[in-house]
Amino acid sequence: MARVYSDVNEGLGPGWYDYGPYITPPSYRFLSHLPEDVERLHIDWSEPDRYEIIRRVGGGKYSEVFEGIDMTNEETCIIKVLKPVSKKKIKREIKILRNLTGGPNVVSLLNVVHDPISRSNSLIMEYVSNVDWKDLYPTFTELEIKHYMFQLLKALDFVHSRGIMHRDVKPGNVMYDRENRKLRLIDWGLAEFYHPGTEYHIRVGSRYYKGPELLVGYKKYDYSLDMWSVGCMLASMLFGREHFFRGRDNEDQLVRIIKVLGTDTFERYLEKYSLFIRTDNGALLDRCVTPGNPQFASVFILVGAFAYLYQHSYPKIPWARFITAASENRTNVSHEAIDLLDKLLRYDHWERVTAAEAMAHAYFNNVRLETTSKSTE
Ligand SMILES: CN1CCn2c1nc1c(Br)c(Br)c(Br)c(Br)c12
Ligand code: NA
Repeated sequence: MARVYSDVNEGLGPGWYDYGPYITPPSYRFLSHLPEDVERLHIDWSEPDRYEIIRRVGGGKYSEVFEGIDMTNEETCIIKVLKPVSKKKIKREIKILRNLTGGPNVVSLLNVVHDPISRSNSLIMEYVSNVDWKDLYPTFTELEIKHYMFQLLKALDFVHSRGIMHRDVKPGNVMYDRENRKLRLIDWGLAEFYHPGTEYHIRVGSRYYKGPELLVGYKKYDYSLDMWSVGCMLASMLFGREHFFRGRDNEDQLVRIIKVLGTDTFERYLEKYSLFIRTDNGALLDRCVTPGNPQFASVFILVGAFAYLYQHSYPKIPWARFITAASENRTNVSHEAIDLLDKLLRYDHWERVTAAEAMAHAYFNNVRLETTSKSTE
């Protein structure tokens, strides 16, 4: 059960659902826990020729992304042309984006269009003059890291307060306009509503940013999954490493994590969530997995990784060990930065700081006030 916001999608309590300045009528809340309403969700597929494509800016498995112009107001926008995936997937991304649009640091959905000619659906999003993170991170100053992180946490606290887990937090899904210090969290195609006790898919997210819970096959995860990914991003910025945990595959990903966080706390984590028990001869047995159970594969991943590590148990590496000359001459890695990182990168998702707790951390002391005052402009 999540430590926070565990009831936002439950109960039919009347009354407005408020999050500070972002007041939302109860109807949005009903959207969140009546999944069958996705079909009933009415979408006005407004006119497609309103938008001109300027240039392709990217793309992925599910979409091609273009910079475009809204001909009615000459404004630049992003046109995310969705590949013919299940209509259901499109509708749920739209439902989630509608629920979140207007929230702090979440990309705004401006329109949804259906192009009868190409028979494709497109999401029209607000434009961000994004600087590719691979160019951004190596030149980030300590103050810029704080602004970037604070706005990312603001987006996540808002999203989590709305009962939604992003589940694919990574640098490529964070658009950042460096000049205007404007951050927007994007790509809600993998997002999911949190319900206590629900078991979710573990094949989500992007490998380098996957939380331990996904790698050991713990399915009752919650918002704290996103906080692990935030920790991976902070570590890569602080220590000047493109991806802090860079596994070759899911098993190696877990080994990389264990080599840093150590085997002692890993064993305690496994036992706490009764993922595995240690038999008297030291073997690792999964309480609930039998060969017939689909989870069997992930057991092998774990046992494999753990068996490999079992011979040589690893101590926890102190974070200061990763402060290399490279990162030192660029940004001094403060004690507060290390303390916050240590509170994010925990095996046990229950221990990780929430987005709100992270925002209150001393690391943000000199940006919290400034950012708060600015956001009211
Ligand atoms: C891969 N590229 C680069 C820039 N950029 C990309 N995908 C984007 C999406 Br989706 C959105 Br929504 C926004 Br806003 C921007 Br900007 C995007
Ligand atoms: Na998006």
